Amino acid sequence: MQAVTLGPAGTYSHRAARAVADDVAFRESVTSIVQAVADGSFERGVVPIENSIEGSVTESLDAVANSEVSVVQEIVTPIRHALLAQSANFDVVASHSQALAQCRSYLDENYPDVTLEAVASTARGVERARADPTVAGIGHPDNASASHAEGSQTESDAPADDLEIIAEDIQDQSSNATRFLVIGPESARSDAGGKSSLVVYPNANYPGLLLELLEAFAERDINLSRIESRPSGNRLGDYLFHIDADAGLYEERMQDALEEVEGIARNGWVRVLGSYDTRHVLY
Ligand SMILES: O=C(O)C(=O)C[C@]1(C(=O)O)C=C[C@@H](O)C=C1
Repeated sequence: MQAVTLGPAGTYSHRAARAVADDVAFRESVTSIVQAVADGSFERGVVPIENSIEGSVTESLDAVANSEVSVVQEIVTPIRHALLAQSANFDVVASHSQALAQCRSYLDENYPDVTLEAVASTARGVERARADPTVAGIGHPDNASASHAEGSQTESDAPADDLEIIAEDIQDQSSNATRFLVIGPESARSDAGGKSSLVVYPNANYPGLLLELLEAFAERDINLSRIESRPSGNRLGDYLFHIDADAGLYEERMQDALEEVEGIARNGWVRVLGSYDTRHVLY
C-alpha cells in the first residue's frame, strides 16, 4: 500500500507513515495530502492532528472536516527535537511552525537573537541548514546524516555533508508527543475500533446547544477524549465541532448518541469519520 504524507523525506510525519506503508510519497501541505486521498490518488494519508505542547494542527482539522475521507487509525509518537547546523554559528533557525513553537522556551533562552523562519516541514528546515551555513534546522536527530536526506530534493547536485547536532532534546517538555491520523477514502470507513471521530456542524446558535451535544454522549456513559470548535467560515461566531469519543460505532450506545447528535444538527450536517484504534509508534 502507498501512503502520502508531509515531506520531504525525514519529517516526523514520514516516520509515522512508515508504520502503515512501505511506500511513502510526499506533499508539502496537509491540505494537499487530504485532497490526494479524497481524489483517489493514494489509498492512505498520514497527517499530524494534535501535539501535547502546541495543541491542534488546525489545517489538518479543517482539511478532514471539508473532505470526503475517513479515519482508519491514529498514531501517537514521541517528538524529540534536535538543533542541526553546519556549525554553532548561525543567524536563522528554520523549521515547521509547530516545531518552532514546541521549542519556544529553549530558543528564547539560548538563541534570543536568531531569526525564526517557518517552513513547510522540519525536513525542509534541515534542507535549508544543509544548503546554507547561516541557517540551523530543528528536526529529528537522524536528519543530521546526509544519507538520511536521500529521496528528498536537494537544492544542488553536490554531495551533501552531515550536519552537526548542536543540541538534542530541545523541546520544552520531555513528554512531547504528536498524534497523527491515518486517513483513507470514505469507502474505508469502519465501525470497528475503540475510538470514533465525528465533525458536527449544527448551523444553529441557542443557549445550551453545546450542552445538548455533550449530553448525547454523557447520558450513554461515553467518554469524550477531545472536543474542539473550529470556525465554520460562513460567519463570525459560527462553529463546527470536532468530537472524539472513546466508543466504537459498532456499539449501540454510540449509534444512539449519533442519532441524537444528527437530530441536534438537523439544520447543518454531521460527518462520521469512522472508528479506529490507536497505535503507539516509537522510532
Ligand atoms: O514537519 C514535520 O516533521 C511534520 O511531520 C509536521 C509536524 C506537525 O505539524 O506537528 C509533526 C510533528 C511535530 O509535531 C512537528 C511537526
